[in-house]
Amino acid sequence: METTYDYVVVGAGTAGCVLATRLSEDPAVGVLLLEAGDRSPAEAPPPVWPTLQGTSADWAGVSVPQAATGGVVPWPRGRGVGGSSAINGMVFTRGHRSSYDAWAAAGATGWGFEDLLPYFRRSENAPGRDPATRGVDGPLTVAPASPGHPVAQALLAAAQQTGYPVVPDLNAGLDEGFGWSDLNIVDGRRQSAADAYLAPALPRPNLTLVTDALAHRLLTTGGRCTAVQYGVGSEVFTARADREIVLTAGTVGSALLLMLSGIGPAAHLRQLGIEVVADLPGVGSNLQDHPRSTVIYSAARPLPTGRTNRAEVAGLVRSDPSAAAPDLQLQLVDMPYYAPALPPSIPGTGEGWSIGISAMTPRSRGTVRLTAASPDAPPRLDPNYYGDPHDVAVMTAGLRIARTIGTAPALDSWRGAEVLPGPAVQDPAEVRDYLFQSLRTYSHQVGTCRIGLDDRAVVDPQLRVRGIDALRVADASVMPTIVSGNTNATVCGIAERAAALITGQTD
Ligand SMILES: Cc1cc2nc3c(=O)[nH]c(=O)nc-3n(C[C@H](O)[C@H](O)[C@H](O)COP(=O)(O)OP(=O)(O)OC[C@H]3O[C@@H](n4cnc5c(N)ncnc54)[C@H](O)[C@@H]3O)c2cc1C
Repeated sequence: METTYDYVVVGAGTAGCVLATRLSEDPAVGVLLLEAGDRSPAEAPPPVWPTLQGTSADWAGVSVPQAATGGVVPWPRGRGVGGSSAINGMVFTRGHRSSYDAWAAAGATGWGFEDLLPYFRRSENAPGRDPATRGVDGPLTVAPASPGHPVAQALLAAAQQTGYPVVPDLNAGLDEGFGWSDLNIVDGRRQSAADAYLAPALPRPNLTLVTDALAHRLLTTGGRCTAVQYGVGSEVFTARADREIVLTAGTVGSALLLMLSGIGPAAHLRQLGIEVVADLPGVGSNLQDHPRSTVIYSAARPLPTGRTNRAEVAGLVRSDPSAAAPDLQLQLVDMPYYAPALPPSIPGTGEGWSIGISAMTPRSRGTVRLTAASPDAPPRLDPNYYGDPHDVAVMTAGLRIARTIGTAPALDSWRGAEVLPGPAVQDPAEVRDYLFQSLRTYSHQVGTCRIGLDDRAVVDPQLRVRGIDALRVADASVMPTIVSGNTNATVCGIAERAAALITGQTD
C-alpha cells in the first residue's frame, strides 16, 4: 500500500517527536511519523528508571568485544514513542559552550553556541532560571530536585571544600563547577519528548503516527529521496514524501537505514550485496560515546529513599588545568551504581552512594556497521572505548578527583568505606584495570552522520545528506563531536533548529 505526505519523519525518539510536532504546526502540511516500537512504551517511576532496560522499550544492544579492554558493553537504546527520552536518566543539561563552538570552527556553520541558544530556549520551560539563557515557555518543563537528596547536598559542600565553585545553573552551558542538574520530571513522573511535544500535537488531523513500523529502506530516483519502505508485522508499506524525508532514528538507527538504502561506505555495502546509491564513506563512522566508571562508598548510616532519578548533582571540570575546555563530568548518585562486570559485593540501595566519572571530550572513535542486508539483522556496534589512551588519562584524573571529593569532610557523616575500586587500588596499572572492568556506557552515542563540509561528512550544515536531494538527518548522529554534557537537551536543540531550517524560519 502507498500513501503520500509532505514530510515523512523516521523514528519517534527525542528528535522525531520535536520535528513532527514543529512541522505539523502548519495545518496545510501533512506529516507522517514512523516508529519501530510501541505507541505506549513501558514506564517506571523515576527512581527505578534503569529497570526499563531490557524491556520492550529498549533495543538492548551490546557492543562487540572492545579492543582495549577485551570486554563487551551493554548498550540500552530507546525503542517506542519517545525513543531514548522514554528510558533515559532524565538529566536535562546542555554541553559547555566550547562543545558547540568547536562544531562551528570545524565547518558546521550555524551550529555554534550562540546560534543554537534560541533553539535550546525554545525547547524548555525552566522556571526560576535566568531567562536570558534559559527558556520560559517551551514544551519541556525542567527543574532541579526540590528538596534535593541530603547526600547530594553534602556532595556539593564537599566539592566546594575541595576547591571547586558551586554555580547557580550548570545546565545553561556557560559555567564550570558543580551544581544541581535540571531533570525532566514533572509531578514525580518522567516527561519524555513524546509527553512534552508529541502528545499535545497528536490530535492534529495533518499529523499521522504509525507505530510498530520498522523502516526498511529509503527509495531514491534520479538522486532524489522519494519514499520510505516500512514493515508492520509481515506487511510492507510505502510512504512517499512530496517535500522531504527526515531521519530521526538515532545514532544507530539513522546510520543503519542510510546503509540499508545504499548510502554509505561503498566497500562495506558491496560486501553485503547492497547496491551503492551514494558512496558516503563517513556514514556509520565517527561514533563517539562518554565512557563511564564509578567510585562507590558504603554509607555510614541508612540513606533516605531517593525520590527523583537518584542523580541530582553534577560537576563539569577540567582533568588538568591545561585542558582547553572542561572535559570531565562527575555525578553524585544516591545509591551504589556499578557495572555488571564487577563482582556484586557492593552495598544495596540505601546502604551506599557513588560518584560517577565520565570523560566528556573523548578522542576514541568507533563505528556502526550492518551485519547483513536486512533491517532485522542486529548491527555491529563498536564504540572503541579507550581506543585512544588520552581517554584513559582523563578518566584516571576523574577517579582521583572523585576520591578527593568523596573523602572531603562534608561527606564524613555519610561515608563508610570506599568499596570500589577500594583503597588498595592506587597504582596506575591497577587504576587502569579498574576503569576497564567497571566501564559502562553513559548512553550518549553520537556522530555517525556528522555535519561538515569535507568528504567524510554525511550531512551539510543544513542537515541535507550530501549528494541526495530531499533527505535530511536531524538527530544525535549529526553531532560532529560529542558535547560535554548529557546529550538529550542538545538533541532537542538540534531538532528545533532542523525544523526551522526545513520551514525556512531560522533566526
Ligand atoms: C539508558 C539511557 C540513559 C540516558 N540518560 C540520559 C540522561 O539522563 N540525560 C540525557 O541528556 N541523555 C540521556 N541519554 C541520551 C539521550 O536520551 C539521547 O541522546 C537522545 O534521546 C537521542 O535522541 P535521538 O532522537 O537521536 O534518538 P532516540 O531518542 O534514540 O530515537 C530514535 C528512535 O528511532 C526509532 N527507530 C530506530 N530505527 C528505526 C527504524 N528503522 N524504523 C523506525 N523507527 C526506528 C527508535 O525506536 C527510537 O524511538 C540516555 C540514553 C539512554 C539509552
